[in-house]
Amino acid sequence: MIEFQGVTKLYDGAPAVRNLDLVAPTGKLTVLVGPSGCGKTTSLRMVNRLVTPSSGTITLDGEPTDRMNVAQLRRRIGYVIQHAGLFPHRTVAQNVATTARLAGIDRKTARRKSLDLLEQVGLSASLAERYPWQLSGGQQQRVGVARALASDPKFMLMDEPFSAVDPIVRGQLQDEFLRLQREIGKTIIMVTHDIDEALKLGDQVAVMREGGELAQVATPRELLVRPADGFVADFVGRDRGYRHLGFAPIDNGLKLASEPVVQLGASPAEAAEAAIDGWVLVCDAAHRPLGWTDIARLRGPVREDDLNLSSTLAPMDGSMRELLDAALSSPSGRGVVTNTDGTLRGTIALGDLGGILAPLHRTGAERHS
Ligand SMILES: Nc1ncnc2c1ncn2[C@@H]1O[C@H](COP(=O)(O)OP(=O)(O)OP(=O)(O)O)[C@@H](O)[C@H]1O
Repeated sequence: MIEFQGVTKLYDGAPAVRNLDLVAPTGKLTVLVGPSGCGKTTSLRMVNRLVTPSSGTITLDGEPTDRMNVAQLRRRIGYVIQHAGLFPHRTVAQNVATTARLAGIDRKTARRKSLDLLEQVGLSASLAERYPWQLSGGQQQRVGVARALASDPKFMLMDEPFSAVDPIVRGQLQDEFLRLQREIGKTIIMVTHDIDEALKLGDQVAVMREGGELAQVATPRELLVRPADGFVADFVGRDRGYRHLGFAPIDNGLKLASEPVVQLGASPAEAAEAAIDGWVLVCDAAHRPLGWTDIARLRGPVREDDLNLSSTLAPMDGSMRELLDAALSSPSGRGVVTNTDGTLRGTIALGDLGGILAPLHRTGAERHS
């Protein structure tokens, strides 16, 4: 557990962080989020004493950090920063091994550990002898994470770890990191200015406002359903009513229609027979959905070119947001739901979703009353 108790940091008399009380629970990921200049990075850097608090106490598992030896303190805490901050003249493997060596691990074990860690963060061993400049931004960030993990720290501080890469790579890195964190269960504080990232990754999210004040600490779902004040509501975003569906699982008992399907190569007559309201769902031989076809446009047997690929699929173990999106994005107005193995489970008409979403809305209203 990392705990801030009444922590303030003043720069030239002005507060960068004001009287911060916050607990980052053991094994959980706490995200600090807020507008530029609200004191996120300053808060993070006070934990490993890159910045000295003006007043207040920070403890690691109950032990005040200001009484610890700084070098030992930093070895106990993995630190990942934007742009990875790798040593440019050391290879990838050396970059990772350096942290392990600092933690007192012998050279051979450190080398083996670094190769294991690279694999754990999704990098192939063939990259180990490259230099940082020979890697993509996303690969560099992965090395940064591997390096922070090399001393097997119980605590991790991550400052905008995924922000220097494009949105698609960022999404992949976030997914991989969530998977990794489920295995390693570190006590993490992460800083981001991106509310979507905070809501996706955080077990709890601490929203800070300008002047270095904590506005609210809550789970992502609570933040969306019950923002503490207008500032948090604004920061979380106008579409929070829709986004909170991302935390509501699809009910296992959800009633789906069984959708007639055809395969590629089906004749126009077969497609017309299976179609409902002019649209037919095309699946592969394993019953996995490929796309919808508009039978009015068919000029012969169904080909790949005839598939409308605009719709998203909602996996049964997904969220209500995915279910709603599947229905909204479907040209037929019927959302496609799949089993966890990707095979078709059934469809749900957009018009039938209202009744399914209504109880979720009531939950929100009850929470406010
Ligand atoms: N070394 C410093 N000297 C003086 N003022 C500083 C120093 N470091 C930060 N500040 C000020 O403290 C406030 C908080 O800065 P901090 O970097 O913690 O914000 P942040 O929330 O991480 O912002 P960003 O999202 O833009 O990185 C800002 O007003 C900043 O200008």
